[in-house]
Amino acid sequence: MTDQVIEVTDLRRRYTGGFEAVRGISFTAGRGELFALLGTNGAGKTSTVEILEGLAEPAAGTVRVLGHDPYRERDAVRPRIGVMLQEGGFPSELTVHETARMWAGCTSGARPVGETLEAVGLAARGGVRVKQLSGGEKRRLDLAMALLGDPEVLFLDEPTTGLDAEGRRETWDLVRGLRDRGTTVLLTTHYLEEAENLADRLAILHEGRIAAAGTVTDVVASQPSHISFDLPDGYHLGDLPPLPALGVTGHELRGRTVRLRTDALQHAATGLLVWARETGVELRGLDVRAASLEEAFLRIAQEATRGHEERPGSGATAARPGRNTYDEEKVA
Ligand SMILES: Nc1ncnc2c1ncn2[C@@H]1O[C@H](COP(=O)(O)OP(=O)(O)OP(=O)(O)O)[C@@H](O)[C@H]1O
Repeated sequence: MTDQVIEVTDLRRRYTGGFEAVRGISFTAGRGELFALLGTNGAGKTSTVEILEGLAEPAAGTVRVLGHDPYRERDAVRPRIGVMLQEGGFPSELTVHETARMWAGCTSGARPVGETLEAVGLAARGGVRVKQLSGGEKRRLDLAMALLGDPEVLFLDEPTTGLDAEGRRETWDLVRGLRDRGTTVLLTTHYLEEAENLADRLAILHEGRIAAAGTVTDVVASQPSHISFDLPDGYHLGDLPPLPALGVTGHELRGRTVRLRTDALQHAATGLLVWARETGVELRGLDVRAASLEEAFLRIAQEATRGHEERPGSGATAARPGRNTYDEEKVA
């Protein structure tokens, strides 16, 4: 048997009317792992998570949570998971403490209410009515309710929407702490920075399919890196070392700023720096950077939409093999 806490295999979800929101996706998450589902609006994140939470049945494929079918074996799964929905919808007239006590009454093996409110930074707000909480505080209350049962698996749907930067970081610390204690976390988020900070692995969903998956490093590494610098005075693009030999797959010149695209960042940057040293020139404004998760996300979504035919680079021209002659822009 596998150690995976969450196993999704060829999952499909169809809504009444036949629309297929999830079109054959597979992924796993192990104990103490944080797996993030990213995707554009309508990509199928919530449709997937609802199945994992046992709220809906797959149209095809299989889903296992803690080794059980969350829909058919709900009683075995439900007490062991915590769910933070996008909108908790707690009665607005109850205070925070009353809400937590009420929720604890419906939760088997609930943690002490005070301790849970403390964990999410709401201890001092216990006497405040839910309707008087700020949007960010309501998200924290939602999180507290998901944590009451000390779950082995935690589903977090957009957990930091409405939180300010500090609240977001506090939530990240809390989630990291839970993961480090062995809680498996499935996170959906629109904040790529959140996934970058928290996710051990992630999948980018697009129109119901997984367009890319792996660690943040894997996903980013599949995207080109960029190098930019100002051409030294008196130099032309053609004076640079042959770009294809540096592993440069595209270039553009705007004014005097050269922007190169490469899948071999270290090789290209080294080649350029060696050339600069040997030539005795300074590459002013030098900027060498791997793609960010945000760039990767946008590009993957675009490519998935276009159907993968090419990998163009924001107006860049493909570097040609042969002599160093390029569509040369006048260089003074
Ligand atoms: N009850 C429903 N009936 C029909 N179509 C639905 C239903 N719920 C969702 N959809 C459609 O399924 C697709 C996936 O929706 P889903 O809510 O899973 O996306 P999402 O990735 O969670 O999006 P968001 O980031 O906006 O929350 C969308 O096209 C949506 O319009």
